[in-house]
Amino acid sequence: MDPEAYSRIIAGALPVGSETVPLAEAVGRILAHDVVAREPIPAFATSAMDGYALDSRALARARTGAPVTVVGDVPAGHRPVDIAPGTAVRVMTGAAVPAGAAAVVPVEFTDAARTGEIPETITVAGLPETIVGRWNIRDVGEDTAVGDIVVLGGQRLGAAAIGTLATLGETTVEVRRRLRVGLIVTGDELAPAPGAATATAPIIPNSNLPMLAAAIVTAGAIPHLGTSGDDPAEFLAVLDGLLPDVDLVITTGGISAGAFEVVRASLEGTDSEFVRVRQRPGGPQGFGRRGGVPLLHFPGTPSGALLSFHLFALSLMSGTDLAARWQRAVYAGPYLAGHVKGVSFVPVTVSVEGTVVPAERARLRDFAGADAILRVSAAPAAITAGDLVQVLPLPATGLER
Ligand SMILES: Nc1nc2c(c(=O)[nH]1)N[C@H]1C(S)=C(S)[C@@H](COP(=O)(O)OP(=O)(O)OC[C@H]3O[C@@H](n4cnc5c(N)ncnc54)[C@H](O)[C@@H]3O)O[C@H]1N2
Ligand code: MOO
Repeated sequence: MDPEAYSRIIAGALPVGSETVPLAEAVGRILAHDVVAREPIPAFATSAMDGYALDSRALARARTGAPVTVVGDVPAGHRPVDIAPGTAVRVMTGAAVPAGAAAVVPVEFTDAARTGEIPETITVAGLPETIVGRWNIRDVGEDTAVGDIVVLGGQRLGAAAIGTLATLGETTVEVRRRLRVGLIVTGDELAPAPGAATATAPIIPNSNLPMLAAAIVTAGAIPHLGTSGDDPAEFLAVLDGLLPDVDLVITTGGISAGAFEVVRASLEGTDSEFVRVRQRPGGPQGFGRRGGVPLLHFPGTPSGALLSFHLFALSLMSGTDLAARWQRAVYAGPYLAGHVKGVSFVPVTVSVEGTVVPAERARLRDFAGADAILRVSAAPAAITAGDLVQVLPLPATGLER
């Protein structure tokens, strides 16, 4: 079975639920449902220019080159002044324009100084032949009417969405509850703590734990971490300890063909099924459910575990099958032969031309700094420069330096 078929098999709804958070803390969260404008934007007729609001009589007079009397001044944030018929009021960008205004004439079209006290009169020159609508007046609801859907539910909130909600006066927003993801890494060979006996045979640093904890956090979820040796009783105790607090459990290692496959020995036939997906790396996979909580079992090899997270955990967590998550890109790199054992995955970067360029190799460290994962179909398929290919964008972690 190919990875897309496996993604369909493990698909299932994870609990959603929502919570209300302050808008200022909502970045990166998923909007629970559509937000509808309860206020118009702008909420009052607003000047789009620094200049003079004129009623239609004053506008007609200004066209003749005759002086127009200025009767008031409206800085932004101040109450509008009424225009007496045939007169003008000075307005600033963002100020409420007087009710009788027909247009705002930018200061550049007048003989007035840009700053200082209001002049007694202005004369106007160089107006456009025809003035369309209420020139330089942003009318109520011109940007957004009450009832408009302004941000779609299911969208990850970024700066523009938060700005939009703030513009509407919203101070809180209802977002999906963060998923809580249990992570249990297994193996007697894992160092008991970071730095402990690092790389001293037969012990190795535990890389899957910090790596997948980082992937879970990057996905906007909350990791609940566990580690187990190769004893099934220990593993089941760690798993059962996590289950009440999580929406999903991911395990790594202990699922292949060895004599001490702790995950498999603990769960096969009761809670989980183990399969082989035709892909490299990450071929051995497993899935199941215990105490109502979905389980995903990834291979222990760090690159296989990382790929499995991006391919399968993110499909399940986002409720989108893998087949629907691939994006199109144009390949620009050397000839890439498909792997005989199945679909393979290559880290790629997006070039300034917008094409994707492969890393030389596909080790774990080659995925650091990659923009996306390229899907290479099994042999005899191959990829050559100019081909339209499928890539899975890797989530960005930011631009901070
Ligand atoms: N006879 C066979 N042997 C293997 C097969 C097979 O088909 N027949 N498949 C190979 C493939 S492909 C993979 S992938 C692995 C999957 O094995 P497991 O999922 O059971 O993983 P482990 O054996 O526990 O570990 C594999 C590898 O990864 C290292 N590891 C495990 N956990 C961590 C961790 N938290 N941090 C860092 N490194 C970790 C572990 O030491 C092993 O080197 O099976 C092949 N074998
Ligand atoms: O499937 Mo394994 O992760 O290739 O080494």
